[in-house]
Amino acid sequence: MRSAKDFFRPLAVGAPQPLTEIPARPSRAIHFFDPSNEKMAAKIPQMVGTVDVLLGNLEDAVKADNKVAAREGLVRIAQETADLGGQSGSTQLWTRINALDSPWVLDDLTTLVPAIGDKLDVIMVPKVQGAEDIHYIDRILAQLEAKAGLARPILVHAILETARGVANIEEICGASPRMQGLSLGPADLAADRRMKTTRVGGGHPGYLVRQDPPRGDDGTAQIDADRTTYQQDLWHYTIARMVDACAMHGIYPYYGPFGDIADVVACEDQFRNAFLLGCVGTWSLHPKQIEIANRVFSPSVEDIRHARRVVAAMGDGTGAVMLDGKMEDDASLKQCLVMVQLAEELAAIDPKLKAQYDAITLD
Ligand SMILES: CC(C)(COP(=O)(O)OP(=O)(O)OC[C@H]1O[C@@H](n2cnc3c(N)ncnc32)[C@H](O)[C@@H]1OP(=O)(O)O)[C@@H](O)C(=O)NCCC(=O)NCCSC(=O)C[C@](C)(O)C(=O)O
Ligand SMILES: [Mg+2]
Repeated sequence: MRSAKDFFRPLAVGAPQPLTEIPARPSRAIHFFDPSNEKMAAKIPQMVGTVDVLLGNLEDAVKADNKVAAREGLVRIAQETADLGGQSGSTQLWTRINALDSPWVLDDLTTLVPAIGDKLDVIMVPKVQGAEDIHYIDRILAQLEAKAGLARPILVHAILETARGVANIEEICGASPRMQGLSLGPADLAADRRMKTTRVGGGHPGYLVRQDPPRGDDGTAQIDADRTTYQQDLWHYTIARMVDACAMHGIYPYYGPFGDIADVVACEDQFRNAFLLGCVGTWSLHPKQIEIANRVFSPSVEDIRHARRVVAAMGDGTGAVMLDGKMEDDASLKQCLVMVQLAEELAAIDPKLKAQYDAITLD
């Protein structure tokens, strides 16, 4: 186990000072693109400013033959695209490096950090199994940052894609002051757990609960009668664990991929479940998922109006009041402040949303 004091000093001589708090930068959609795909790469400059995070993916979904081209493509895009990445970029730049047991990951790190380390905000690490994986990345990033003379530490985001990763979730979140957040990797996780869904995220019609059977006059259960079924969320347990582990460590949970690109309705539902449970954002695999994520992960005007009314009604923040027939008190005020604070963070980067929130009246 590392001493808490280690968190206050860099892991390599000359590396930037670790952060004591992870900035709450809006990241409603983390939009994935393959930098080796010329058609996709060509779209990236015009997407800056329309999405909170652009992520150059180097891992799964990039063909083995294209790994070098993807890495080099990401360097080129980062160097040539204005306003992308770093503290002043209007859109953050993230990458997903190859897995720690792959032949590509070391070259990913040793190429990206010297070339574009000042623009890379977050490195997403796939298939994280335990704190030891984060310690490895932490040390090597410090060495590379020191060599490159970077002023700001690159943050680290872990994808939960194995049963062992889920079992070690708390130690992963607390393994380094660089830890920025967690995402769900439902496809690899399903395979590793030997779950029987072949979908990339989303529900499954077989995972359901059924209404009790009606009773006949003699009290017998009529099991063949029509009964409503309710499809359940396969990912509820894992996402709830992620939310707790992240909140405990002051970092941020994200949903992950929704592979049924055509089913924008179910995608919106899955995103909203994650938003309601405490996630701050999700992945977008296709341009049409960005708008869904931005909408779902921004509190509605109605929610912000209600939250502001509670704040106003609660005065000094203590005691209990009635508002619209409902009790509000110190705790419900805190719930409302979560919404108000999120609205302020989003309004600071999204002028359209700011105009909607500014137009809210309280009576
Ligand atoms: C799904 C695919 C194949 C459909 O690609 P398509 O070309 O068939 O789609 P389209 O609707 O025909 O595309 C329309 C236009 O949009 C472009 N386009 C399309 N997608 C994008 C994009 N993302 N960013 C920017 N542009 C994009 C595309 O190039 C095309 O351009 P055009 O009009 O000039 O012809 C494609 O969207 C894609 O490859 N998306 C990214 C997939 C990806 O990154 N997967 C990995 C993350 S999920 C994962 O790894 C799992 C996990 C966590 O590890 C675990 O659960 O275990
Ligand atoms: Mg995966």
